[in-house]
Amino acid sequence: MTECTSPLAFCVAGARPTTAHRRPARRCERPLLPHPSGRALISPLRRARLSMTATDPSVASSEGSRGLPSVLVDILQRKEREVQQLKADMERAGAEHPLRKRMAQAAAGNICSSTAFSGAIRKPRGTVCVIAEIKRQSPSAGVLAEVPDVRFYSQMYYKAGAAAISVLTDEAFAGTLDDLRTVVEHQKNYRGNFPGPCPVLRKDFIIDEVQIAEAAEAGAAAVLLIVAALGREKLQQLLQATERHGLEALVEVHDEAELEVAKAVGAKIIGVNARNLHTFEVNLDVCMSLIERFPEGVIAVAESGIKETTDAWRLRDAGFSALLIGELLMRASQSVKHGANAYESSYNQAFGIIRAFQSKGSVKFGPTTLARGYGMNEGAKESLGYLEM
Ligand SMILES: O=P(O)(O)OC[C@@H](O)[C@@H](O)c1c[nH]c2ccccc12
Repeated sequence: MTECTSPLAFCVAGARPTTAHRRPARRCERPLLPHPSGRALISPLRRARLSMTATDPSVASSEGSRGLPSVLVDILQRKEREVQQLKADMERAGAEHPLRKRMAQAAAGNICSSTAFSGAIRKPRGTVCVIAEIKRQSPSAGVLAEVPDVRFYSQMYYKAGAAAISVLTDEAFAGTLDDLRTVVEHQKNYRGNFPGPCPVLRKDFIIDEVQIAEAAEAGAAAVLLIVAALGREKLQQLLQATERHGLEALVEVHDEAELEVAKAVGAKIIGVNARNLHTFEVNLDVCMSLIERFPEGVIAVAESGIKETTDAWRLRDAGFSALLIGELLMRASQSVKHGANAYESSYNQAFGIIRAFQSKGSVKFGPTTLARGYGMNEGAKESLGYLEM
């Protein structure tokens, strides 16, 4: 594959899905929430389906499994338009535009770097932490939760002991940059506590430095960089830009080839996304096999589809330092609306899940239900304490 400078060029050059990559039709499309900006949302799935009906051989992938699924291609095309719009706005506003100032500061090397994100999620072997995600909906799962106020999640995640918070800011997930700002502001309430405020990850499809400047301006500590969406050259540029802006990057991979790219550009935090971009199916074995190829010192994050406490503990035992969890926590918080009793309130369920995942239970001995209620990150005594004969 030849390297392209633009992520869009990357898609167009060789990343359109072939029929082999098309997601099976069995997945039903659920309604999407209106975007908080008030703009009408076309479901990415619907758009993807429309584009799938066109059989243009010129856009067929020649790269086998490296071809991007059309949902991602659509999102990246929209991102390109958003970035152009943002740049035009910055141009019009003149030198006083906060992003222009920030870009200039970064270019001059005047921004101090923060290690708040890696500091929070780097754990010794045998310990795992949770990066809890705020995600209203997703192209694969439809609506996950109604979230009138993201501060509810911000508070719950902090109190449950999440190490960091990930906030989706893309419209396909009904997220906004304002959500991220609100969470960052809310976390400031915990200044002076131990642990302090959760660092916040901007979860979006970053294709340009200006989005990194935006993330920094909004108070994020880290951004997501997706190898599949960028290609090596662009990834390297954006990784360097991330450092200039004082942030850290979670570099996302799906397979061995992408992991090699992440390693080659010197990523310090690498996330293995267990969700197959083409089928949306989740396979945690991908995490288990790729962790063996992680270099020493790189922080390993397992992403997507983690639902069972025993899976969390297995990933921990395999060497993952952090688990990125969205859907499970978002859904757990909605149970109260569906007639759950007081003991199963939304607050307690997500709270219990985070505690259980981070607790030191053992896959062999620890009853996971007790870990949900009583897991205290206390070490081996928990599993011995709950040992049932
Ligand atoms: O909701 P889940 O299955 O727990 O997954 C969370 C996270 O991994 C997922 O939201 C994600 C991983 N990489 C992404 C890239 C873009 C948008 C979303 C994602």
